[in-house]
Amino acid sequence: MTPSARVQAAIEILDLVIAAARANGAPADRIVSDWFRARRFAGSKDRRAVRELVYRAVRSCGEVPVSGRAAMLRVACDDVELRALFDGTRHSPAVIAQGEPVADGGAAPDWLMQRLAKSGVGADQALSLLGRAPLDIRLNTLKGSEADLPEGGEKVAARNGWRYPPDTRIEATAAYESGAIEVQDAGSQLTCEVVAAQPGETVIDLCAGAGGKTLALAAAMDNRGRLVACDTDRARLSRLAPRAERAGALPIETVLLDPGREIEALGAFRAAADAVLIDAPCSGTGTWRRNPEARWRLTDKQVLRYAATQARLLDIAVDLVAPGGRLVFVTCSLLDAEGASQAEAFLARHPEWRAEAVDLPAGTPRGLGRRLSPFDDGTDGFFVARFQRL
Ligand SMILES: C[S@@+](CC[C@H](N)C(=O)[O-])C[C@H]1O[C@@H](n2cnc3c(N)ncnc32)[C@H](O)[C@@H]1O
Repeated sequence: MTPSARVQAAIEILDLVIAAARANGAPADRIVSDWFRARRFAGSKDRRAVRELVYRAVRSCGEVPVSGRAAMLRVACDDVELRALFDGTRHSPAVIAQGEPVADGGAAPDWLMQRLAKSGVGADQALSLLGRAPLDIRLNTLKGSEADLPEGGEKVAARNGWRYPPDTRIEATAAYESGAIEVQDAGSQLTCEVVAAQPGETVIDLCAGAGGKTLALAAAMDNRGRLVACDTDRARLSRLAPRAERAGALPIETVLLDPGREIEALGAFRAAADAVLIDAPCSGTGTWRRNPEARWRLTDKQVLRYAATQARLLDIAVDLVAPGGRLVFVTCSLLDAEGASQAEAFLARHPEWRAEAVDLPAGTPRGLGRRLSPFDDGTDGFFVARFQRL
């Protein structure tokens, strides 16, 4: 493909991404892969270049743009070479006309920028939520030691965390194949450390998904104790068992929950857990580096709905923790509605609990908990709070 044809391809893909964002359709990643699956003539360099252009455009438009072309023109505003590729030749984008619509820039829609500002995230910090995510791995101490790590890694704040250049083909390394390392953002690793899971304990991961954090808990427990992974999403939860096997993690019990009736499936665990981790569903504002189009899809109503679910999950966990046990609340969000305010409201509802200090080698205090962020810590954005049942 010529450089101009790549730009035209990116514009066509962006049109699909925009339509999907409006209709809550497929994620951008899948749209890009499907587009290339139907166009086998494109080589790997073309794919990489087009994908890069698509994501540059998605990152540079705060709101859903009117069209793929308007989004690409936003990028071209600051890139003379890109502008020159709008040359109207075969397979290329048409020459830029005077007064053509150009999408607005910015980090996020206005309503969301206001919510971020009220949560202590300024405009510059919001822009940094859209940078390129690094490649972090966790050394899986159940399967390997530092001697097994691929070369070129740099130690990060998480106890077993290492950072590699983003283009590293980590999945092709022997360490990855053997299960000695897991790809996991350093911030995510740090939130698991707050659980302080110990060998021999009973630990419940209430929103385990496919087990990203569950596997870190299993390693911290050194495969001794009882680890229970729950989720309402059958497909996600079913991906945990093969991952656990590869990681050499202890048999992990899985419990599929019925949304709204979670406690019915958890009766056997009443007051039984030394620790419960709630890695709650949330707006994901802390993960825009990986998923920048998420900000085009989010609505204020959804934020409120997530906050309501988080409060409900916190109240469910109250019944599961043994006296003296701990409850760790995590969201990958920088909005106080899903963080500091949520933690405060929890304590107001449950005076028989107390907030504990979140002791981490990274992050900054936020209300009763701690915030990790791309701008201060180079991690994905998280809020984490820890409570103890008195
Ligand atoms: C942030 S994700 C969890 C990610 C996972 N812990 C990890 O580290 O990979 C939130 C999870 O909560 C699950 N979820 C949503 N509603 C739930 C509910 N009512 N009870 C339990 N899990 C729920 C979602 O299916 C999703 O997998």
